[in-house]
Amino acid sequence: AVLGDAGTTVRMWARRQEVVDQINTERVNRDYQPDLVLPDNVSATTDPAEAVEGAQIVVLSVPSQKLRENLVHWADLIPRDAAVVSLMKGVELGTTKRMSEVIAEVGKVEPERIAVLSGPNLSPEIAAKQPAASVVACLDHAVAEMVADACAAPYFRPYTATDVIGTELGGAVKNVVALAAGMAEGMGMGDNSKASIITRGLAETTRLGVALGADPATFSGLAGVGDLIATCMSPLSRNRTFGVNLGKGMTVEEVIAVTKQTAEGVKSCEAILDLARHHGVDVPIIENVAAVVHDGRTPEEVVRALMARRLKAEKH
Ligand SMILES: NC(=O)C1=CN([C@@H]2O[C@H](COP(=O)(O)OP(=O)(O)OC[C@H]3O[C@@H](n4cnc5c(N)ncnc54)[C@H](O)[C@@H]3O)[C@@H](O)[C@H]2O)C=CC1
Ligand SMILES: O=C(CO)COP(=O)(O)O
Repeated sequence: AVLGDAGTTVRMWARRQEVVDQINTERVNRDYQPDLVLPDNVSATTDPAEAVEGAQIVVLSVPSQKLRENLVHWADLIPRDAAVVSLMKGVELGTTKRMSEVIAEVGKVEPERIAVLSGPNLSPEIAAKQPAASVVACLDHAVAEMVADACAAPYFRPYTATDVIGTELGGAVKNVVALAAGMAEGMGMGDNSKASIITRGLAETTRLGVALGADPATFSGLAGVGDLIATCMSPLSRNRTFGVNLGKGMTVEEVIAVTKQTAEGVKSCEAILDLARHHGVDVPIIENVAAVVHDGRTPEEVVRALMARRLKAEKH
């Protein structure tokens, strides 16, 4: 819808024929955004070859852990001169690769053609065409500008950048911090607790980003603190909501059973923790979220552990 409203012709790929038919005939996707009427220049197909044929920009957005298995089928179809844009906010389990790295590896796309888009962009608000800003980052700034031009709509303002690592990492780590903020909310804590989590979560994100080669300034921007605030504070966030349910005492299995959409942080927290350990970066909030989600610790136990840490100077 954003691309279409920006005047860009869009051919979407979907797996199910009934979803494609609904989009092409009624211009809606009832399961995901029932109130959003897609613009006329957006169409859909179940055939990936038809979707990408002649495309100048290929936008990839599936759950992060499913990118690799999908990309295997798309790699040879992607036009060799197209920009490939990732909207995904996760890190791959096992490999600890960011989505742009998976795209380069499996899609055989040169890094100069890979762009990532990230920012405070909760989808129900975007669908309601409420004004929002975002960041498109690509090693080749001209490619970032081309993608920004293609998606600049009256309600959607993309800024450009060249820090792919920072932009991508900001989007992935904020989901884990939002799980923690959600747990605090679910346990009945107020704004001091959540602001403390957000701020120290940003410190962890920045530390890890710098170790990976990101520009620390990126984390003060839309893809850093911008998305972190939106996701940690909004009841629309799936990651925060997942955390709220954990904080209220539901088990991980119970929360998964009631979660219909992707909450990337649930799986990515382990991959991000692996990445941090590999680079020798201290990430206590991420570590404790992973302990709740994957090791059976309770939110109460990890709050006690975080508050009992050795006192230290406040620095990133
Ligand atoms: N929803 C949001 O507000 C935002 C989401 N994102 C990111 O976009 C990415 C996608 O998330 P959403 O679209 O929101 O998730 P979603 O859960 O709403 O939708 C996921 C889509 O992927 C499809 N899908 C599920 N499993 C698949 C598979 N194995 N192969 C192919 N397709 C599959 C589903 O049918 C659905 O169309 C995530 O990385 C998320 O972090 C980024 C910004 C905002
Ligand atoms: O990335 C998002 C907002 O920018 C969406 O967050 P959730 O995946 O937690 O809903």
